[in-house]
Amino acid sequence: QTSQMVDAPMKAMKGTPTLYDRLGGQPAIDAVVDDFVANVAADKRINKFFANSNIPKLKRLLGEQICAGTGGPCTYTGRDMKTTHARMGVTERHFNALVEDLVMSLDKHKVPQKEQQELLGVLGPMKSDIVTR
Ligand code: HEM
Repeated sequence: QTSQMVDAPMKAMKGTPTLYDRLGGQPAIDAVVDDFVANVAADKRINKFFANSNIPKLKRLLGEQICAGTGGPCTYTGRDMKTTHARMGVTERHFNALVEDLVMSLDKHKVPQKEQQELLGVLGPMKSDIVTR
């Protein structure tokens, strides 16, 4: 009785596409990340932060992080968000600028509103570890 009540929702979940799937898997995520990082590089509000960054490495880690955070088959191998962004002095304005750059690339790649909101729901909670002033 109880096990059936617990099993039924589990069965319903089986085959339900993850956010990772609905975003289009790794190729689609990598395309968004590519475009997103290009937007950031062109964004005078925040591009100075990335002047000395290894951009291919950053793209790889963002792709991993999004994959892992959306139910994809990846392990994030980068540093934690607090350590990574410590002493950068990122403000809420900087953070919002970066989110704007991400949304531009999600729109460009025709990611539906529902999936955009879900992705922002995954990344948004990282704000408190990234914004330090
Ligand atoms: C939700 C928002 C953000 C996410 C998910 C995010 C994620 C990441 C990740 C995964 C890395 C690579 C970590 C590593 O090197 O091990 C990284 C690096 C970096 N992030 Fe963010 N970040 C966010 C917001 C920001 C903002 C707002 C800024 C500044 C405006 C920023 C500036 C940087 C810089 C400069 C690096 C490169 C550090 C380096 O070259 O070593 N990030 N971020």
